Amino acid sequence: MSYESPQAAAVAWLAYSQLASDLDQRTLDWLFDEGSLTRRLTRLSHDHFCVTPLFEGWQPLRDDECLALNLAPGAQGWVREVYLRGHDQPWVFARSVASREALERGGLDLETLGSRSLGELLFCDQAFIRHPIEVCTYPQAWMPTEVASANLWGRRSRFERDGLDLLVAEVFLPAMWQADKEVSP
Ligand SMILES: C=C(O[C@@H]1C=C(C(=O)O)C=C[C@H]1O)C(=O)O
Repeated sequence: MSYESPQAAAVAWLAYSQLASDLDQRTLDWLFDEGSLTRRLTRLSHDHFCVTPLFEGWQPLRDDECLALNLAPGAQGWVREVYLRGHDQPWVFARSVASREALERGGLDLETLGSRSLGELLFCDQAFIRHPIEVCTYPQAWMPTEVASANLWGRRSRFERDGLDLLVAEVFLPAMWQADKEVSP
C-alpha cells in the first residue's frame, strides 16, 4: 500500500453529541449502527460479501490510535487493513488495531484471521463490549491510494473483553452508498 506518512494527517474524532446536526438520516443510520457491519453488508449484498485483507502486520500505531487505546505514543500493535466488499467492489475500508501486549495477554490471534471477518469473531463472542462510536471525515492520506478521496465518512469504536482492547475503524466508500440508495432510494 502506498500512503503518505501515517502521522501527517490530523483528525478530529467526534461523538454523536458533538456532531453538527446537518448530516442526513441515511449517513447517521450507517455511522451509528451498533450492530455488525459484516452482517448488514452481507444483507445489502444478498450474500455477495467478502473480506479481502490488504495489510496485516506489526507496526507502530498512529497517534490517534495510541490515544484511544491508552498507549504510549509510538506503541507497537497489530494492524489489519481490509476491504469489506459487496459484489466484488470495495464498499468499506476497515482498519483494526490492538497493542501487542493486549493481544498476548488477551489470547486473541488476529494473525490467522485472513479473509474471515473480524466482525463475526467480535459479535459471536458475547464477552466483547462495544464502546461508543466516534466519527470523522477520514484523512485521505490514511487510505489506500485506489480509494483515497476527501470527505469520506469514517467511524471507529473500541471493542473490549477483559482488558483486551481492539480499535476498529471503518470508512464508507462511494460504492456502498450507491448500493444502499439502490435498495432504499
Ligand atoms: C467490526 C466488524 O468487523 C468488520 C470486519 C473487519 C475485518 O474482518 O477486518 C473489520 C472491520 C469491520 O468492519 C463488524 O462486522 O461490525
